[in-house]
Amino acid sequence: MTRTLIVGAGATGGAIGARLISAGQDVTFLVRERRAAQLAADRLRFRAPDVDVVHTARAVTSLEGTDPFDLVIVAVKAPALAAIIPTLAPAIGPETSIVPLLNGMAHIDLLERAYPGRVIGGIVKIVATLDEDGTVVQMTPLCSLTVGGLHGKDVPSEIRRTLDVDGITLDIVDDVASRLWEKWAFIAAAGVITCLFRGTIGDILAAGGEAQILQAIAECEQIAEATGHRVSEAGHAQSLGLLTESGSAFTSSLYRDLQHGDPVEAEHIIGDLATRAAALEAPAPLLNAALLQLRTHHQALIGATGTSS
Ligand SMILES: NC(=O)C1=CN([C@@H]2O[C@H](COP(=O)(O)OP(=O)(O)OC[C@H]3O[C@@H](n4cnc5c(N)ncnc54)[C@H](OP(=O)(O)O)[C@@H]3O)[C@@H](O)[C@H]2O)C=CC1
Ligand SMILES: CC(C)(CO)C(=O)C(=O)O
Repeated sequence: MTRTLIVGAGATGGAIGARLISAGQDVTFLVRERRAAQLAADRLRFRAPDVDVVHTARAVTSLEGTDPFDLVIVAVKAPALAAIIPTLAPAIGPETSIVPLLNGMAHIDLLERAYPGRVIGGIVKIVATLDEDGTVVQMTPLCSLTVGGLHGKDVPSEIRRTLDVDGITLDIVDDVASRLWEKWAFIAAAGVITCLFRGTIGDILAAGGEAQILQAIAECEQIAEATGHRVSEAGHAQSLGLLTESGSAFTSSLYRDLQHGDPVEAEHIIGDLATRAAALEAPAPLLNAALLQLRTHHQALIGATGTSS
């Protein structure tokens, strides 16, 4: 059986891990001490529209001395990644597949640099969170994984079989880089709009923000196109549908993190895109305004806590 390591037992890692455990897969979580204690005491609680389960979950806080895993799913937020990458070395062998689930793109380059040839593109579509008591909550029925080899490589059949379980809609694609860009353009536009105007899509529309929403979508999609990854008609229509639905309670995870005063993935999702836009001389006024707002928030956090993450 495939030995799977999931790095992070938060919202996405916990949800995907719970689905794999329900399917009888061999899953280990790499977590930090606090989450390890919580999993030991309360086990892995997972709630979704279709299930409410509690699993005994194997969790480790270090990979020293471990044998390589077959599959390593990376499900931490971007600011945590750089410190984690070198610690994964014992878990990565010549046959290991690494599937990161982060939004954005920069993490792919970071992982590939450390573990060349081992990374497979991964996109998770889910609306999930970790409750106050550590329960992983999948808030809507949507839970899809889109996976594809990079640089023309195939996804190993063992990895396809492992991820093809109840509760996860699995899509294996041969253009994963374009799919990653498409999701990035969407999530960045959603982040720009909700962080800049500080509210739900419904409230921003009610306040008269439709033109700005359309401008943010256009900016982000034009940057993707300038890099050679044109957003498909279907992708564009999906973004328009989600981000211009009147009365919608939709917010981005970037905005939810901002509201909670947590470190956010601002640099990974908005900053990286703004840097690429500048290099390509693509106009990005709303993107840059949102980035400045997020950086200001980050400065205030550093001031309040004395730390940068
Ligand atoms: N949540 C969602 O609905 C979606 C999220 N995404 C993307 O998925 C990625 C992950 O997000 P999400 O799952 O929401 O984030 P969460 O914050 O819910 O989970 C991340 C987990 O990583 C853990 N972690 C941090 N540092 C380490 C470490 N050194 N070792 C082990 N574990 C660590 C944290 O644990 P702790 O801090 O407790 O130790 C936390 O539980 C992001 O890029 C996000 O944008 C994509 C689609 C939807
Ligand atoms: C939009 C959503 C919920 C889709 O998966 C997402 O990726 C996020 O908010 O981070």
